[in-house]
Amino acid sequence: MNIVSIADSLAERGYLIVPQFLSSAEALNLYQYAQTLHDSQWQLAAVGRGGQQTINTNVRGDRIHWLSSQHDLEHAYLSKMSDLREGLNRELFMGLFDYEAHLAHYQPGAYYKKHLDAFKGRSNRILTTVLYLNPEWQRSDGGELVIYAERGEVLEEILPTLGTMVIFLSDRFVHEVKVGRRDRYSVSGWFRLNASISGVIDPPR
Ligand SMILES: O=C(O)CCC(=O)C(=O)O
Ligand SMILES: [Fe+2]
Repeated sequence: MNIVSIADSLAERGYLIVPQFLSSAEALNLYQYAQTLHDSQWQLAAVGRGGQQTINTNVRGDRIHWLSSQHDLEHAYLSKMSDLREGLNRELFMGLFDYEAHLAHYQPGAYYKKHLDAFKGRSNRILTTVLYLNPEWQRSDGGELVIYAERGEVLEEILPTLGTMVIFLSDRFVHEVKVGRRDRYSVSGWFRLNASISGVIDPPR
């Protein structure tokens, strides 16, 4: 999918789903890489902001691994998303300043309850991206991403299938990850504004 149609969908609806954002080969590489990470390279995901960050496995039970440019494969993904950032700035004048992302691993039984990724005017996270890495995911495996509309009605139920990307406005769509029956891998990321310009600061990780 090209940058113009991505930008168009975002401007029109505030979210979109791109089924083959990465080729199967590219997505499989990330999937296999995720499995090579040692326990010590994963951390329990936190909820809340800034000084209020806590671990609450009743809210979310995934483990995460922040991407950095030190590692080639992580760098390749970050760099692809940086191209997307520049494209969105060009098409939509979004003024997106940077991008942060982590791998996430939901073990069977794990979930992430309904939440927003950003609160209006109180966060520099603007756009959420989630890339899925799971070959042959079936509906019976659970683990859907459910996106809700303003009045609480279900807008989308997305299977976390290899290569699929979801992009949405971080402060607009309540969403949740349903309980899954298989190990579920993904890369969550956020395009952000420059905190010193927007006057709001998201948690240092
Ligand atoms: O993995 C997903 O489908 C969504 C994850 C999510 O909501 C998040 O990381 O904030
Ligand atoms: Fe989220």
